[in-house]
Parts: sequence; C-alpha cells; structure tokens
Amino acid sequence: MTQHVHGLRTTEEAAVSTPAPAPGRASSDGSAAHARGLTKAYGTGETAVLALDAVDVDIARGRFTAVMGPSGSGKSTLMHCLAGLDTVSAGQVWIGDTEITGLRDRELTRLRRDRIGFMFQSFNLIPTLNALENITLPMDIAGRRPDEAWLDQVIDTLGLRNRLTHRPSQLSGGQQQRVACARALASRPELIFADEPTGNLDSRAGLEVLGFLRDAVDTLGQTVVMVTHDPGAAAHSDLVLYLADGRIVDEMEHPTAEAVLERMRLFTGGTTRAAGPALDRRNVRAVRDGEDGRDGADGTAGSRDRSVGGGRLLHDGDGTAVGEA
Ligand SMILES: Nc1ncnc2c1ncn2[C@@H]1O[C@H](COP(=O)(O)OP(=O)(O)OP(=O)(O)O)[C@@H](O)[C@H]1O
Repeated sequence: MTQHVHGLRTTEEAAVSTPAPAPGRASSDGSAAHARGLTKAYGTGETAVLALDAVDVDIARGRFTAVMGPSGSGKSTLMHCLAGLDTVSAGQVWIGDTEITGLRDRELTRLRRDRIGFMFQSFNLIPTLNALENITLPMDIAGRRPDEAWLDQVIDTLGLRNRLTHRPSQLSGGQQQRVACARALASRPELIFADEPTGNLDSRAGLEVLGFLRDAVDTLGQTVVMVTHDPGAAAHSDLVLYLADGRIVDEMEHPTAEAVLERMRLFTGGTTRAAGPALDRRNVRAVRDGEDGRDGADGTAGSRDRSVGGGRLLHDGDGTAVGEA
C-alpha cells in the first residue's frame, strides 16, 4: 500500500531534491538530542514489527517539540529510544554530544539519571513520600544535593509551595502531575521527555500542565519533547513532528490546534504493520534514495510503497541484518 500525504511536501520528498536537514532542525544552540538511521524492530521473522524505520531527527535545544501520529506509528518507541529507555535495532542516538547507543547499562542509567527528566501518563509518584520527597527522590537516589535556588524556582513556577508536605493521595490529579513535572525539572536535566502528560487529566488540569511545560521552556530554558494525540496540547509546542508507519513524514512550526487538526486529517491509515520478509541492502538504499516510484506528478507527496522489494531490512540488537529477501 502506498501511503499518500496529499498536498504536503513531506520530509522524505524534500530529501529527494535537496539535502534537507533532519526533521526538528537544531537551533543555533544545537541539538539536545539527535538520531540518525534510528531503526527499531520488535520480534523476529513473520511477526516482526518495524516500529521505527531509519528515522533521522534533531531535537533542538531550548524548544518544545511535540510528536504526533496515529496509534502504532512509533511515537512512544521514538521517545523511549531517544531517552535511552529502549535499545535500538540499528542507527545512532545522541544526547547532547554523547552517543548513547553503545553505552553500557550502567553508563546509560547514570546518563538518564543526570541528564534526562521523564513525565509519564501514570505519574509514578511514590505514595508514602510527600510531594517534596517525591520531587527530590531522583537526586536523593543519585546522592546529589538539589540546587536550592533552582528547586525553589521550580516549586514556585509550578505552584506547589503549599502542597509540599502532602502525599500523592492528598493531591488532585493535576497537582500530582505538577509534582511529576517538578520531579522531572528538579535536577535541571538537559532534556525532558513527556509521554501523554495530559492523558489522565481533565482539560483544566491538562492546560495547567501544558502551561508549566511551556514555562519550563520559556522561563527556565529547558528542552521538552512531548508525545501527544491531542492537537490542543500540541499547540503549546514550538514544533510538531508527525510520525506515520515508523517514519517522520512531516513537521509544523508554530502550530495552532486548528492547523494540527487539519494536518492530521490529511494523513491516511498509518499503523505500523507486521514486517514481511526483509529486503536486501540495495533495495533499502534505493527506497531511501527515493527511487521507488514516488508519485510527485500530481503534486502529492510520493511516499514509499512498503511492499517495494518485498519488505524491509530488519536488524537484530547489535545492528546486523537478520534477514534478506
Ligand atoms: N514491546 C513491544 N513488542 C512488540 N511490538 C511492540 C512493542 N512496543 C511497541 N510495539 C509495536 O510497535 C509499533 C509502534 O508502537 P508505539 O507504542 O511506539 O506506537 P505509538 O505511536 O506510541 O502508539 P499509541 O499512540 O497507540 O501509544 C506498534 O505496532 C506496536 O504494536
């Protein structure tokens, strides 16, 4: 099945005519994270799923990037691979200047602890600890003393000053998410990854959290990457990256909810399918170089026919090909 993105000039199409920068484009301050050829396959053989297909991406420092796409398009997988929470099948990932693909588990754990903050849909707060203890827990585990001035700023920015001695069960959902947000910010990480951070919140609490993430970028100079299904949430970001079938197929600067909604309507299908037999390297290269019959003539973005060459190249954990046609 050929996947069309009508009327749009996709990132892939742009790459045919000009050596376009990777989606996300690093700001003048550089990349907080970037990936090249990031490929992630789950399972092997007939049941293998290619969740990410040779993704190139730059996460610009000091910006708020949203990742959107249909269910199963690879959003969470992309976030987990960028954050070093999941291994990659092929390709490379950097946090700042540090290549994390290839790091040993212990080094990766330390890097995640020291340089990355996480916010998940389930807030992951410890019920027996109060808000302040939850906020400082990662630093306590790491044996690091919080920067008190910064911690104060985060607590005040998030409006948690009067809730610090409360346990999670004594806080509303929005307040719990703010604690999770403060915990992600407290160690002043280079990068914050948020997976559907408003998914469990009512719209008012969701708006609050998005406002705080926005503030974290604007006031505190943080870098945020947020996976979301919600155009309204994406509208708080500086840049939306659109994933479909494990690839970044488009991006939008300065999104509005209406523009995001409209753009999402233009995408068709888009779930990652089971990968069939893998193809040989020549075909992979041909597909990547755009020699696979892009449409183009009618102005539509000629995306790649997934069946060209009979499948896609899959790799096992150490990056070697595990199958060929
Ligand atoms: N642990 C796993 N084992 C096997 N397949 C997986 C695993 N995790 C994800 N997948 C598959 O990889 C593809 C991408 O999944 P991912 O969770 O990244 O998508 P998503 O865009 O975040 O979806 P959603 O919006 O529904 O959360 C899907 O086809 C999914 O079924």
